[in-house]
Amino acid sequence: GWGYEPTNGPDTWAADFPLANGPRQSPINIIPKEAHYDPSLKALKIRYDPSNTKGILNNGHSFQVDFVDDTDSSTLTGGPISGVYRLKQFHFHWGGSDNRGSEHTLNGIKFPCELHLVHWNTKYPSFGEAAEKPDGLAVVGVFLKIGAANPRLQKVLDALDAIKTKGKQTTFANFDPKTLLPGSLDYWTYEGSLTTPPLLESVTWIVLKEPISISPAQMAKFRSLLFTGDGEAPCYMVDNYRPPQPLKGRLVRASFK
Ligand SMILES: CC(C)NC[C@H](O)COc1ccc(S(N)(=O)=O)cc1
Ligand SMILES: [Zn+2]
Repeated sequence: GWGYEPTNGPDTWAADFPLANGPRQSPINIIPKEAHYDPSLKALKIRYDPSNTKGILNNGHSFQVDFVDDTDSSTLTGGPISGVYRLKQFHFHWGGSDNRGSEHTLNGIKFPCELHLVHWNTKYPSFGEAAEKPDGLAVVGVFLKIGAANPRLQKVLDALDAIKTKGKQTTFANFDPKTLLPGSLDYWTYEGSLTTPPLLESVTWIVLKEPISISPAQMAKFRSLLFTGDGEAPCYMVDNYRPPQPLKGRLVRASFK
């Protein structure tokens, strides 16, 4: 199946997932000077209930923290979206070294890591249904830059020993993803897609301008995970990012001047 190795990585995905060459693919390179400030963009309203935390899983491509999404208790509203979007999961993408790892880039600059908080539009009955609609999903992206250790990440990092290999999951409770957000909620927004197969063009991307920090030791913890399952030849989970895709005439709007 698809992955991030030379034989199954992003350059091979179009063979099985023709959307790979579609008109609204993600990620993109964000050039702040070419973004259009839109004063009509609302502030993001993010309300998460930590008791919705369901578990943490190594899915063989990244690790994700899943949330109970059968009520409107953890939601994203405002910003560029209309209606109510429910938090489904969050996950990360990172590099094998600090000079790469993020999916979105800023003026061509890669960050070592990028956090994605995945939400689905409650006008549809489920995440799966919403993922097939042009306004079905909203993903908040947060850049991570090397700096001081981030205490907000520690609980997630401490759970990674229990999900080293593909398919492993463990209990994970009472985590508030809001604690992972930076002080400012200024953002760029554009219409895009899932950055992994099936690459569905259903995502309103909301990329925060302010990064959060992660230390080299904390990055090393991410890099200790495995893409591979128990009993397989081990392959470290690193460089699980898709490179920027053609903008194809899309507008990138900024919520700030
Ligand atoms: C189509 C549905 C049912 N299955 C999709 C699968 O769960 C993968 O979901 C996702 C969700 C989010 C992203 S990203 N990196 O763009 O935030 C990628 C794949
Ligand atoms: Zn992602």
